[in-house]
Amino acid sequence: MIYTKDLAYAHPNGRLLQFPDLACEGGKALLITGASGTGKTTLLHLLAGLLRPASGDVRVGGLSLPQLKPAAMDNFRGKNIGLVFQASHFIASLSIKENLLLPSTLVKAPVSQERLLQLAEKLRIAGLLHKKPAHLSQGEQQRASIARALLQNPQVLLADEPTASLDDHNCEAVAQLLGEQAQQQNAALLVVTHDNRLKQLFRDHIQLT
Ligand SMILES: Nc1ncnc2c1ncn2[C@@H]1O[C@H](COP(=O)(O)OP(=O)(O)OP(=O)(O)O)[C@@H](O)[C@H]1O
Repeated sequence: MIYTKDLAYAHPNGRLLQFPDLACEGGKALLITGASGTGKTTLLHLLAGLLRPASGDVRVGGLSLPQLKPAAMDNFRGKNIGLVFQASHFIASLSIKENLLLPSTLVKAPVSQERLLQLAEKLRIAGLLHKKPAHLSQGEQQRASIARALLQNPQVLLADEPTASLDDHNCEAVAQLLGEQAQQQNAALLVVTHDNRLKQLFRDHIQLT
């Protein structure tokens, strides 16, 4: 479960952004849309504890993220929050498997080979694990980045424009996969986007203005 209360953020030299309260339970999905500049990315970074709010609260599983010290926040994020972006940000010289395992190594929470293979099978990337990221299509890279985000079995899955660079077929497939996987793992899924195609695919929706 993730929820926010009276959340506001002041960009350095920028205006104060105030956000509507939101809540999403494990296994459920929430779509967050809004025109360019309304603060979608800022909100997602606040939800991930990558930015600290000027005021208000973000709670994940009852824990208040703004109260955590930076190192504790990094550790909590690594174990409890999965992130998916428009670009997959893989390290080019590492294989997909090595890229997937890297975050787990960093937070010293190793995952089993079995878990990795199981997830890779589900996301149809099992045959691609030994390849370098550049040898994967965009849709395959996006499925691999979803696998990376889910590997730690996070409480919350946050996706920032996960479908913006995908064609209609891959857009629907990726949205469906995100929803299915979050539901199966009982993670709260929050998707931030200006991709109107997603409005038809997610029932719960809030719009930033
Ligand atoms: N580093 C920064 N310093 C100052 N202002 C910023 C900074 N980053 C973003 N902003 C401002 O904060 C507001 C929200 O930006 P944000 O990137 O969160 O919007 P967005 O809805 O994700 O936009 P887009 O859809 O174009 O990516 C904008 O008005 C932007 O100009």
